[in-house]
Amino acid sequence: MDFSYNGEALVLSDINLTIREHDFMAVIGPNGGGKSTLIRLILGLLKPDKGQIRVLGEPPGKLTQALGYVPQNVHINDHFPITALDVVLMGCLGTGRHFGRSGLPRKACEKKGLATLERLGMAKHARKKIGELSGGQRQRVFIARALMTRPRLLLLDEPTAGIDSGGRRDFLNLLETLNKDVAIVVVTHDLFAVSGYVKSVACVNHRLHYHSQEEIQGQSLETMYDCSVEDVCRVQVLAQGLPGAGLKRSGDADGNP
Ligand SMILES: Nc1ncnc2c1ncn2[C@@H]1O[C@H](COP(=O)(O)OP(=O)(O)OP(=O)(O)O)[C@@H](O)[C@H]1O
Repeated sequence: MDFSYNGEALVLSDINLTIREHDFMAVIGPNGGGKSTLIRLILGLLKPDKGQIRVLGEPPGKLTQALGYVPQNVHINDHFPITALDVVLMGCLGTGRHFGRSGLPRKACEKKGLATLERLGMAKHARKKIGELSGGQRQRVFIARALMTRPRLLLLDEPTAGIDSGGRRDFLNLLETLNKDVAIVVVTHDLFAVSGYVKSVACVNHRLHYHSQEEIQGQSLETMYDCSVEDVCRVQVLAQGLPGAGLKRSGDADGNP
């Protein structure tokens, strides 16, 4: 698949990617490399210039309930009078006699919303205003909203960005638990934080290099890449295509991109 905005330079070129059931994939790459664009294409918000995307065999956008999405930087005014449960119930919203796309009456939807918050360890915060919650707690609420349609694939764009390092591990443990029921794709700049959790890695820098579960099994990505993802790794690995191929640690003059 190829993609450009408004027919200008290709943002994504020659992309070939399969996301399998129960996969837990990290999408990494430099700023502007096309990670969020790839997610928007999978969601059907953008259309490829060339090639095609299928979600469970259907064009993206047809099976909206099969995909759960938490975008990057969800900004909410701290004074906005909406509770965590209200946010989760948006996952049911739509039109008609019943409460939204779920086809459930409102009471049943509330029950399901509370059960989903419980699953994410957030039931006790259900009636709290969203502005009262920490970054990690909000992120769990947004994930609960995305899970309301029982998606087969959960797409998370930079979910750990607003979470402190202590909370990050709990959050990733939670994703690991959710991954038993749903495939997860997580866009991240924090490869080493997620490296103990993910089953595959897609490096996106206009092109895509995929590393399968077999390829990353049994050794940490840090050993494979032998560099910091924030500086040398993300540029050089993407350029060279293979982890560990002649890379130097950051600070080494030869290793700089
Ligand atoms: N709506 C848009 N219209 C035109 N160009 C866009 C649009 N959105 C993104 N771009 C461009 O497409 C390229 C890829 O952007 P994208 O946001 O997908 O990258 P990214 O890898 O997610 O970056 P980051 O890590 O900074 O979030 C960038 O050059 C960006 O400027």
